[in-house]
Amino acid sequence: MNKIKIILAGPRGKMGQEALKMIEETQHFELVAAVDSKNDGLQVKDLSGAPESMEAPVYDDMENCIQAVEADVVVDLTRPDIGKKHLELALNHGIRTVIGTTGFSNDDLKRLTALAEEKSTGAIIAPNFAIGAILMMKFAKEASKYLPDIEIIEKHHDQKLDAPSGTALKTAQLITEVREEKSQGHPDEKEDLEGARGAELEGIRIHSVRLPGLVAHQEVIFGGVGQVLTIRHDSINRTSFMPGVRLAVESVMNIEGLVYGLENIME
Ligand SMILES: NC(=O)C1=CN([C@@H]2O[C@H](COP(=O)(O)OP(=O)(O)OC[C@H]3O[C@@H](n4cnc5c(N)ncnc54)[C@H](O)[C@@H]3O)[C@@H](O)[C@H]2O)C=CC1
Ligand SMILES: O=C(O)C1=N[C@H](C(=O)O)C[C@H](O)C1
Repeated sequence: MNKIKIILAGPRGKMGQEALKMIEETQHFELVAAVDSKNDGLQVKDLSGAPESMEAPVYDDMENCIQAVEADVVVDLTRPDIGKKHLELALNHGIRTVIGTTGFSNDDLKRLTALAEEKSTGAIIAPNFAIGAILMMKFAKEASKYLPDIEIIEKHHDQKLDAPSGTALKTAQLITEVREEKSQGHPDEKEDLEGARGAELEGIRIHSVRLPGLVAHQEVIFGGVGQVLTIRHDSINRTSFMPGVRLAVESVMNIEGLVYGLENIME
């Protein structure tokens, strides 16, 4: 079996370091290069937190990297502005891409879906790779048919750049596929302090907490008459995401066009 040749963007990041270990441990994966914001010309093994055995060049520019190495899949675990740029570049070169980076708007998704189709190239954007989080979203979508008054509380570490989280947005979007738009709370409610009621997506309130000590956590709370249902998921460390990253890399080899959400490739 041929190994899947991977370019990893963001190798020094919290997710990037876990992904390097996962790639090293997966026999049918091969890291052919990494793209970092600096360290052009070094080897991956020279980067802090990287496995000592990883012999692959580091580039500080995705375009240069794609020109220089032969790769099957780009995996991006960077930051919102960079992730979008990398996906666009990879698609323009016809290279399959797995994006874990969050912060994509609906307009970004529409534009990139069209580009993936135009280039007949596979791409997966997965706002959450943890299997438990995918199940949380699936159960929340189902519960919303019966308990349509919903608020989401997502809690993350305080280094996170985007709010609300990609997972919270995806959860709300999945719920809106089966729930009519509705306004929640008292019709005359008013915020005495701006933001007190959180963000709103088609009537669903989303609250973002950022604190040191947290990793990635979400509660979807459903209120009914005389009862409250809470569906909760916690990633207590970033190894929770790695089976999903592995599955996405394997799956993107066999798809055409852009898939948004790991639930679409899990069976
Ligand atoms: N889909 C999922 O399951 C998960 C997604 N994430 C997302 O993944 C992204 C990364 O998260 P973390 O690792 O926690 O962040 P981090 O801040 O620890 O790592 C980001 C890395 O990207 C690098 N970077 C910045 N600009 C770059 C460029 N131009 N080229 C290459 N690398 C560049 C930074 O140097 C840093 O090492 C975030 O968007 C986060 O929301 C995080 C956890 C799980
Ligand atoms: O930044 C993070 O850490 C995470 N980001 C993703 C998101 O925005 O949902 C996935 C997970 O929650 C961790």
